Amino acid sequence: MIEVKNLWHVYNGKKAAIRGVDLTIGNEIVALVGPNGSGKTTLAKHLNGLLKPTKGNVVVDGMDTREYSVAELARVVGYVFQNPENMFFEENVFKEVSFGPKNLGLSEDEVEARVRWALKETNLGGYEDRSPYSLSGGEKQRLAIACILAMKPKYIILDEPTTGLDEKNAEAIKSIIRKLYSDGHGILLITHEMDLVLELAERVVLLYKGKKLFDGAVKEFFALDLRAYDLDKPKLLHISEKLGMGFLRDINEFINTLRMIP
Ligand SMILES: Nc1ncnc2c1ncn2[C@@H]1O[C@H](COP(=O)(O)OP(=O)(O)OP(=O)(O)O)[C@@H](O)[C@H]1O
Repeated sequence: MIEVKNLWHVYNGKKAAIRGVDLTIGNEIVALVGPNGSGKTTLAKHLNGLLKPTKGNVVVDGMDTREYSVAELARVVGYVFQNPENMFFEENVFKEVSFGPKNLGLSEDEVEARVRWALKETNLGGYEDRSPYSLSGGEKQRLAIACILAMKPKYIILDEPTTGLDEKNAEAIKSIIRKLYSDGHGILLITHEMDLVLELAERVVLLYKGKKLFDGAVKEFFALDLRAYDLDKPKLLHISEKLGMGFLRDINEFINTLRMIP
């Protein structure tokens, strides 16, 4: 369990970016949403110790982040950053994914086994010798997830994982996220894409000006007046509500419900 208790983060003694947030994350998919500058990244960086609280506490499976290094916390909380190409620096995919587990001090055999497994989970088997920079946008995103998976963290933070991807690549990322969740990982999904929230999340946390304004079920979240927070409902919900079909989570549910209408 990740527990955030009355967290405050003040940048440079001036800018209070997080203001008294309480939050828990277990083995579930939680979407973290809010307008630009609401504090999503600042909050997420606290979960693996990249930032330390100005006030309050963040406790990850019993470890207070103030008392552990980023390297120690990275074994438990993996962070897949937005724009993954910024994090690549090795000459090929195999070496890129090896970097994390090697740093954990694992044997060569164990490192290799983890790399093969992580590449398989992200459908990148066969890409071992490719340069990370030669990959497509979707492949780069999958490689970034593989790098984190090879560390076998219990919790995974994904920052805008489908932004800029076409539908096919976005679907591939969604399947990986679903699989990670069913394998028992806790997932925090930072996103502006409300379709992704509707399809994947169980719970939604809404940040606004550094405060948590909502924390609850997806259905209740989409019942809020989201325009007040620069957010909008997914088109699917607008249409299904207009047609009196109620709350539907994806296009297949929509089609199945349409088929049932006489
Ligand atoms: N290093 C920093 N120094 C000073 N202020 C910062 C720093 N990083 C972020 N901020 C400020 O803190 C606030 C929250 O920023 P943050 O990046 O956490 O928001 P966000 O919700 O992730 O935004 P976006 O959706 O645009 O990525 C913003 O006002 C931002 O300008």
